[in-house]
Amino acid sequence: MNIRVIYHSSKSGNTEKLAKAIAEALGVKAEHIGKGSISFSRPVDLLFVGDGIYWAKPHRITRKFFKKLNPAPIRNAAVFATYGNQFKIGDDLKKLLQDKGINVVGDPFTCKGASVGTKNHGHPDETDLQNVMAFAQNIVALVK
Ligand SMILES: Cc1cc2nc3c(=O)[nH]c(=O)nc-3n(C[C@H](O)[C@H](O)[C@H](O)COP(=O)(O)O)c2cc1C
Repeated sequence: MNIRVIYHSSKSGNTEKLAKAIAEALGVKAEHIGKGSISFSRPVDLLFVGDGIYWAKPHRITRKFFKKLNPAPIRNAAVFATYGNQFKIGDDLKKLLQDKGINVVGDPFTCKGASVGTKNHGHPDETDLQNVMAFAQNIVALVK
């Protein structure tokens, strides 16, 4: 199965921690949207997509990436995200992909991310990382 993990993460690196945990659990690499080129030269059975939430939206870089993307090679996707207090980012990302015609499997995984003005200090923590790894394995089982 061709599995890819792509994500956007800002300086705080919260979503990157989830992306790397998923990548480790599945034995693939995590690719940062906007750093280096991401292309899909062969069909992707399962694309994990992650982001934080910035001013109540997925990041501009993520939105731009999906605006330009040809969805044809993406057979399935799953969503993960971190937030200050708006866990709706999971559903927002899911909708972004569905609006491109991409099949999104399962519910989004979301967890708190440390950010100014919240009590999220220390998140994602070890439990969050264990949970996201289990989420990834469950999604893979759904697609198999
Ligand atoms: C510029 C900026 C804007 C943010 N806006 C929101 C917001 O509208 N809603 C929210 O719940 N969290 C907001 N946050 C918190 C981030 O979504 C949270 O810290 C997330 O974990 C960031 O992920 P990252 O470290 O991977 O970039 C914001 C953070 C930053 C830096």
